[in-house]
Amino acid sequence: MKFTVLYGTESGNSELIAEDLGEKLRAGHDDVEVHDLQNFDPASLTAERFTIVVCSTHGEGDLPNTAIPFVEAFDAALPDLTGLQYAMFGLGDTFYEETYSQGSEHIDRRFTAQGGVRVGDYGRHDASSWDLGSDVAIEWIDGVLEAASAAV
Ligand SMILES: Cc1cc2nc3c(=O)[nH]c(=O)nc-3n(C[C@H](O)[C@H](O)[C@H](O)COP(=O)(O)O)c2cc1C
Repeated sequence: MKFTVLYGTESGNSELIAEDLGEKLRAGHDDVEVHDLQNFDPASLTAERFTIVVCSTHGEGDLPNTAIPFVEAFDAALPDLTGLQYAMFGLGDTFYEETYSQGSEHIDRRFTAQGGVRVGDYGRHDASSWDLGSDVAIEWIDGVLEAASAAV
């Protein structure tokens, strides 16, 4: 399986988690790419690569800075994501209550609307918890990979 890990961030937490996920995946897979969403063309999304999105929440349930150009380009291009399998890991803080972890969901809704299929549980990290984001994500990805191989 080939993997693309994409991250949207404002203060670097999602980048750290994405890099740690990339390192874990590289231990068992040859072809693993990690990209900042602001440098990634939505037209490059392909069903040939399992896609993992790690994205935080800013403003009031909004996208973080580096995800904004990606989403604008996505909305302009509306790529056909039929056959794309993807997983989502959202960062947020339960302090913000009703907007908790909503940033990643802007991307999740778009991927689903364009035909992508989310695999495994929707991962979340709460900045108000004592858990390290990478620890939560590394545990979460195991379940995603099991679900992905069962789906093949
Ligand atoms: C100004 C500001 C606004 C935020 N707004 C929200 C929010 O609306 N909902 C939420 O769940 N988290 C919110 N957060 C928390 C961040 O999503 C959380 O700290 C996350 O770990 C940041 O990840 P990043 O460094 O990848 O951007 C906010 C953080 C800041 C600094």
